[in-house]
Amino acid sequence: TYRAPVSSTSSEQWCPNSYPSTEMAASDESPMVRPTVQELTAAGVEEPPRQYVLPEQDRHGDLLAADEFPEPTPLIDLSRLTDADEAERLRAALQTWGFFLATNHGIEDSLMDAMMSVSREFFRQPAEEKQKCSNLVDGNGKDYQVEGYGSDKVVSEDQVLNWSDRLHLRVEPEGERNFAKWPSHPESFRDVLQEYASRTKKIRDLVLRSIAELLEIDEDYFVNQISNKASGFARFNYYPPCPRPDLVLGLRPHSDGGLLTILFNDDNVGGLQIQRDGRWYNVPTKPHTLLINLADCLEIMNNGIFRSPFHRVVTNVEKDRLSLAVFYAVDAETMLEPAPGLLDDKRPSRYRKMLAKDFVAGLFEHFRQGKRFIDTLKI
Ligand SMILES: O=C(O)CCC(=O)C(=O)O
Ligand SMILES: [Fe+2]
Repeated sequence: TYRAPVSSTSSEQWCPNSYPSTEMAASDESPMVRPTVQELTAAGVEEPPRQYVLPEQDRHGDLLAADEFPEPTPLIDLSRLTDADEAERLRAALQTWGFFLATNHGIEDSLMDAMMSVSREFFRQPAEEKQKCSNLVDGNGKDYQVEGYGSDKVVSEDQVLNWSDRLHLRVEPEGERNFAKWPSHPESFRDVLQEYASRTKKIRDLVLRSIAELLEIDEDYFVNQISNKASGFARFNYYPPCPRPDLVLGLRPHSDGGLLTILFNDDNVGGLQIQRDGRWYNVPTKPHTLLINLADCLEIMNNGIFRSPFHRVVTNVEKDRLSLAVFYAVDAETMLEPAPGLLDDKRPSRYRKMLAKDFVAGLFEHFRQGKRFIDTLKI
């Protein structure tokens, strides 16, 4: 049986790719801070350093290979979910893919444009500016925090790193926002993110209620699983162009750990791929839409009727790419188990139950070994 490692720093890492940066120290006396991917590309590297290169057996010939997304694109009008036909389209999207693209989600184009623009501006700043939000404690490369700017945490020699940097900020519970880690440049960053996050929270609740209705359980069942201690994180992913997209991944394959993820993608640059029946598909983008996907805890709570999609990000030679994922989770003390209303003699529970804090603790370790933790809970 799996025993979750005890680690205070990992207790809030709801996305297995969200481990912040520290280079493995050669010894305790000589910790080393690794350059960000953006710094590597700025220095003009022609070959990705060895730590980023996927082992040959994981490349399956052509890494980028993915199929075009089959019709119809799962596009859902969130303002029409009270109509039976739109709700049925949502059901089909969740059954087939575990995600959908949302239109009429209530965030004005101008707010989305502002969000993307301040995010781009943050990453465009000189390294010293960005380091003011660093996730390293005292900048020493040894201790790190859940929040802040940085790149992958390195925990072992054989770990394959992602071709991306990130800024990771808590947005929920609202009272626990740590503004010391929020960029002060550009100046409007803070207000724009606060406004944006208040909107994504409404979208979260709307979508969770719609899913409960589709499943014919109490409309508030999933929303009620979210206590006032539940966390939400905004994760800004920055993917610099890569000289060898055939050798690396922007984000390694994973499913998100929480309940629901609301993703705002750069619509000019593709890169996100989703797996279905063992094949990878390029996810289409559409200006001012949001991509909303189920995450592992919600898969457990709905007893696997709707699944949390396995996804990854590929890089490209020419363009940098930015995405903003807002991860919504439950609090650490929540028992993860299927909604009782979905279980009966004919429909037994498909997952072992587990406390959320034990689940989140196991996520990264399994991810690192190329496994999905949720698979180990299946009965
Ligand atoms: O950048 C993307 O399109 C996906 C990001 C993602 O999967 C994540 O942050 O967990
Ligand atoms: Fe993800």
